Amino acid sequence: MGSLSNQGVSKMKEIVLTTAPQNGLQGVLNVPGDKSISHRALLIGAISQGKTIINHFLKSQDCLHTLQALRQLGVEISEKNDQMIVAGKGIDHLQPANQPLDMGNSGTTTRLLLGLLAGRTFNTELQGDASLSRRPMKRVSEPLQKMGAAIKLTSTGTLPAIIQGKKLWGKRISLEIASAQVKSAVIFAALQADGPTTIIEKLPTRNHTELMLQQFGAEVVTAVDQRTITVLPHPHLRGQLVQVPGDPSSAAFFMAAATLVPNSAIVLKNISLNPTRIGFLRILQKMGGKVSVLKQANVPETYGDIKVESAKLHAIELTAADIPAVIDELPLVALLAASAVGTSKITGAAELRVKETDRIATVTAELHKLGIKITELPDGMIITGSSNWQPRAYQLDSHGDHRIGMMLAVAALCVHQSLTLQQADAVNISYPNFFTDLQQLLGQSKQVRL
Ligand SMILES: O=C(O)C1=C[C@@H](OP(=O)(O)O)[C@@H](O)[C@H](O)C1
Ligand SMILES: C=C(OP(=O)(O)O)C(=O)O
Repeated sequence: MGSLSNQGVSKMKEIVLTTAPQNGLQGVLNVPGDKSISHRALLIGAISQGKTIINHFLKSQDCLHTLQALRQLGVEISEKNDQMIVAGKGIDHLQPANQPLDMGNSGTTTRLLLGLLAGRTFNTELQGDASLSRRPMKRVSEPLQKMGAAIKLTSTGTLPAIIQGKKLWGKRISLEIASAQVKSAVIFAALQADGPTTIIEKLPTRNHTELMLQQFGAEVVTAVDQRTITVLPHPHLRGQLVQVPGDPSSAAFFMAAATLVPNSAIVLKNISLNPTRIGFLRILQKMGGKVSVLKQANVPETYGDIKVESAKLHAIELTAADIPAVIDELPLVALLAASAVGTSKITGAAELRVKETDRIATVTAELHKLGIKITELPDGMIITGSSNWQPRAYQLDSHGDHRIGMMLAVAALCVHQSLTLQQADAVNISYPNFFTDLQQLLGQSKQVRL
């Protein structure tokens, strides 16, 4: 994708994983920018008037698909001194794309654009890769249709999608699934409606769209129940400076690694501590992890430094209400449970079946290879911990899913046999420098960035 492409693990199909390191993880790391906030900074910048400057933007494949799609819609985006600059002209200046927009592997790009483009005066086609083309999109098209949108999907409710721009109506929309992507799609449509929209979520989910729209000048109000959101249409959005905090879902890999590898002590700098995103931190603490927040700031998203040291863990039970704040870290929770004392149970997490892979199936299959006692449930997993895994296969596979690949690289640190990872390049979706950063903390590189 032109000069903005990032090297990462380019075209690397198989890598040898670091196993049983002699010493623990040590050092200080700046984790890359938050993926959810990076997508939203581009999208909201694009529909605002004036310059939006984005610091610490995540240059991963998913966010670069959002960037490329916006350029195809006529938005000028440039990069200068490590900042992304969006030259916003307002939502009415988006132009029809002259070919289908490529969503790549990114569910967030797809679902947020469905809401944003549903109220335009032109038509747009969205296409995705094989994994994204299996993921459900009716969850977005149905609430949008209640607002007057016209979105055509395949007979199975998947991409490609054709969005016919329509006039939208403000409505009261109750969402069936706890999903920040669906909520955000409805919010983007609501900005273009003929009156106020009220959204009622099943459970509170990440609220970056609401916080960022408020920063840009919109009236988006969340009630005290944290799951009723009112959006007033046609705000005057003005370009802003967006400081993207470190991604807590990326930080979680190192939090897990430092916990599991003896003699570790690390500090992760400027990580998002938004209450809708710290499920993993809280769960790790509940399991007996040594995690503390060193320093905290709050503008407009909360962020801070996190210190993690090695610890012995005990089992945990998670149910539906626990899931949204830890949805992307659940493969790592399964890994923590695999070395904890006792049997852990995760339920209410059927959403894992419709991510980049069926993460209940892929986590179970891959951890099973490492000799871990893990059973699939329709909506979760049961995992019995052990301090002495007996691997039965040595070739692990990300299945093309970034979070599975990175979780397995952390799992390998607890194993004494040599292991390889197939489709390691999947990490480029959300964390192109993952293996370099892991090696830095393992002390096998001199380039620790402070
Ligand atoms: O809104 C977002 O940025 C995201 C929401 C979550 O998806 P769902 O809304 O499907 O739960 C999460 O899994 C995804 O990685 C990013
Ligand atoms: C589910 C994820 O992302 P998306 O839905 O944007 O593809 C993820 O990053 O784990």
